[in-house]
Amino acid sequence: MLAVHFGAGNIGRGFVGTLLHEGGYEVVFSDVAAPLVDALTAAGSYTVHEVGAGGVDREVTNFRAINSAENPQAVAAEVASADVVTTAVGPAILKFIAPHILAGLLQRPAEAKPLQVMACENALGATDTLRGHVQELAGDQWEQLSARAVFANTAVDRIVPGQPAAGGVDVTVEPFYEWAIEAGPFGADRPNIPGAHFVEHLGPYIERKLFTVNTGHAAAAYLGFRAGRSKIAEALADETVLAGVRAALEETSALLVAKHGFAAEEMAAYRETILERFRNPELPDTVDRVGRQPLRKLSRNERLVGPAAEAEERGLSVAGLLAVVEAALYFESAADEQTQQLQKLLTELDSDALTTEVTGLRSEDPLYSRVRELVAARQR
Ligand SMILES: NC(=O)c1ccc[n+]([C@@H]2O[C@H](COP(=O)([O-])OP(=O)(O)OC[C@H]3O[C@@H](n4cnc5c(N)ncnc54)[C@H](O)[C@@H]3O)[C@@H](O)[C@H]2O)c1
Ligand SMILES: O=P(O)(O)OC[C@@H](O)[C@@H](O)[C@H](O)[C@H](O)CO
Repeated sequence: MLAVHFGAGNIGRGFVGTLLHEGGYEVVFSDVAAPLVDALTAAGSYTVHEVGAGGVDREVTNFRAINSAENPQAVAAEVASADVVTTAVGPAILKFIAPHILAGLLQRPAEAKPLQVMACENALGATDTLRGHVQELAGDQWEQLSARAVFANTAVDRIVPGQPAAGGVDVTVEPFYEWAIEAGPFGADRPNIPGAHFVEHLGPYIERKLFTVNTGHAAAAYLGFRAGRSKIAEALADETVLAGVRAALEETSALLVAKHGFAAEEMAAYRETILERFRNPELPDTVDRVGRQPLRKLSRNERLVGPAAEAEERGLSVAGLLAVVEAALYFESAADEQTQQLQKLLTELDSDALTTEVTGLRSEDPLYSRVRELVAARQR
């Protein structure tokens, strides 16, 4: 069995590639970072170090690596004969993966089993987005090609911090993981991924994950930054930051209970487990990584404005979420391009234009004026 995985970064090596390997797939990592591709090729195997309670070391072997920028033909040939394609590149990069999938599908024999495609990004409907890009590129050819692939949305959860260069291609991760996958597209022929669970409706799972793990994480990063913390575990040790994270998560839990019918006690336990994961003292995770790309994180369907807009429409409390949105407006991280862009926009646009452009809220949205007030206060 062959799996092509796009994006050999933190989660690509530390989670998706690991589980595909353990499921019996030969994994072809495809990435555009030449030093990473070369290092993977030279290494031939790597170790996933699970740190924290119950963690073990896992060895990943039986993989190859291809530079998709230098050798797109080789990538297409692998996709043409693969069983599975996964991605972990970031939602904005999916459009650059689509040409490789299309090229592979064009070469794939019509009688072959459909390619199973799963985008493993922190975003709602990421695989649908990827399929949309492939379909758009294919144009009239899509009718003939569409039967050659099935596309399933997924929700992946494992904290994989940035890796120190000195560690080579080994990866340090937390022991916890969860991978929920839409079952419907596969019928009886599901990919073999140990520990993954297949669900009929992914919506509640991805929203629970994105609006709890990632909302809580963003709260820890943005409130932590304002409190002068640089590590996520340190941010959680600050009582004021912790109270702010809890406030935001109580609001998203209330929304998830109202919207999807999760039990309130189940959500309370889920929140506590997540806070424990964030506190893992052996996980070297940073405010810089978790707060990265604030423009994405402040956008309409993302972890802050998404749940806050829905909660406001339902008359639920949003003060905790708005405190995180406010803190995000102050976030700075030297290496992060979106951070610089946000700070520039704050000086160039008035509060109405900035609120619309960054959060996607419209003036008629109930949340709009509250966010605009925060923006205006930041600009004074
Ligand atoms: N790190 C985590 O804890 C975690 C957990 C769950 C989900 N995710 C999601 O996984 C995705 C990747 O996150 P990450 O932390 O691994 O980031 P990362 O930056 O470590 O990895 C991304 C990789 O994609 C590669 N890449 C960029 N453009 C590419 C292209 N055109 N073709 C192929 N590869 C390309 C980069 O070179 C890099 O190696 C994001 O959507 C993130 O939200 C991350
Ligand atoms: O990857 P991002 O930038 O969407 O979010 C940063 C972190 O919250 C995220 O990577 C988590 O570590 C991960 O989603 C845990 O499953």
